[in-house]
Parts: sequence; structure tokens; C-alpha cells
Amino acid sequence: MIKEDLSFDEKRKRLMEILKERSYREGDFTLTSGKKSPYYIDCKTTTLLPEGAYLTGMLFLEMLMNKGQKVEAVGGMTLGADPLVTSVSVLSFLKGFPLPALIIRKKPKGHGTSAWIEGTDNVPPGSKVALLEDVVTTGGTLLTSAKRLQDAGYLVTRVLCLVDREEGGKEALEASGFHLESIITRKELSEL
Ligand SMILES: O=P(O)(O)OC[C@H]1O[C@H](OP(=O)(O)OP(=O)(O)O)[C@H](O)[C@@H]1O
Ligand SMILES: O=C(O)c1cc(=O)[nH]c(=O)[nH]1
Repeated sequence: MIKEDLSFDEKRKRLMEILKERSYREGDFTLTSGKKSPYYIDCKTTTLLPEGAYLTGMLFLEMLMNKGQKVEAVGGMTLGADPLVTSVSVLSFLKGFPLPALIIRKKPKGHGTSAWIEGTDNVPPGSKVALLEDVVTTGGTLLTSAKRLQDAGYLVTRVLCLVDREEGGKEALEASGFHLESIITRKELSEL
């Protein structure tokens, strides 16, 4: 049973346990960047669980509410960020300051609107957007996502991830002027 009054650290600890049990796997994996890895964190197995979606959404929301620059929307690249932006958006409504969600496509829609980003009618250009991601390795996906949002006229003022694999993504983002905030690092997960 989820208790509404769990502290930030208690939520983070519980989320780490779920990620370790459900999402962390050792083996021989090829990553989206083409790099090889002896481990893989399939965050979706966690973020698509009711408890995982709640905890992830609440932790992102608390990071956005309690420190740093305030934002007017959340966004992220499909598919990993879909449950993240949805959870934060729903929970933000319940907490009384609704943040609409933007979902960035990997390719523009091939018919109808031809859109790169869904949800733009709810978020005016010039809005401050927090870019969310499930796992960061090289940071390439986040950099592409940030560019898509900027091309649509948004200001990417916060960049947050669930797990930072600590393999250069944070530094690549810093080099482009973005500060990556993570809920959990790979080191913390492997030490659990
Ligand atoms: O920091 P990077 O090197 O860019 O790697 C991280 C990205 O890789 C994964 O997505 P994936 O490409 O597997 O797509 P999916 O979310 O559609 O499964 C993950 O969800 C991140 O978006
Ligand atoms: O770099 C990636 O593609 C990647 C790494 C990882 O641990 N999990 C994931 O979903 N993608």
C-alpha cells in the first residue's frame, strides 16, 4: 500500500528496489548508441507498473516543485518518456498546478498533422519545459529531444532522468548548456 506521506528519500528507496528487481538485467546488450553493455536497465518494466509510475511521477514532481526553476510543461521522447510525462502530468493536476505533457516522436507523423511533437496546442511557444527521460547513457536522445522542443519554440529549462548510467551523458549535456538532474544513478543501483 502506498502511503501518501512517504518522504522523498523513502519513495526513492522503494523505487530503487523495484528497478533493481524488475528492470536491471545482466547479459550482453547493444544500446541505442550502438555501444555494447554487460547490463541493461529496462525502465519501462518499472514505469509501467502502477507503483513505479506513481513513485517516478511523484519524485519528478517534487524535484520540479521544491527546487530549481519552475516550469510550465513536461516533455520527453517516445517511448521511454511516455509513462513519465503522463504520470507527472496527472499527479500535477491532483496537486493543484497542472503541467501539460508533450510527447516527441522519433519520426514526424507520416499523415494528418505531420507533427514531431504531440500536445503542442496545450502549450504555447515560449513556455518553459522540463525534459524527462527514463535512462541516460550518451545523452544523445536528450540532446535530440531538446532540439526538437527548441525548434518548436519552447525553452528547455530543466532536464531530469530516472537513471543516469554515468557513461558521459551528463557531461555531453553540460557541454550543450543543459544540467542533468537524476533520481538514481547506476552506481546506486548496482550497490543495492
Ligand atoms: O542516452 P542515450 O545514449 O541516448 O540512450 C538512452 C535512450 O535509450 C533508450 O531508448 P531507446 O532508443 O531504446 O528507445 P525506446 O524508448 O523507444 O525503447 C532510453 O529510453 C533513452 O531514450
Ligand atoms: O543506452 C541505451 O540504449 C539503454 C540503456 C539502458 O540501460 N536501458 C535502456 O533502455 N536503454
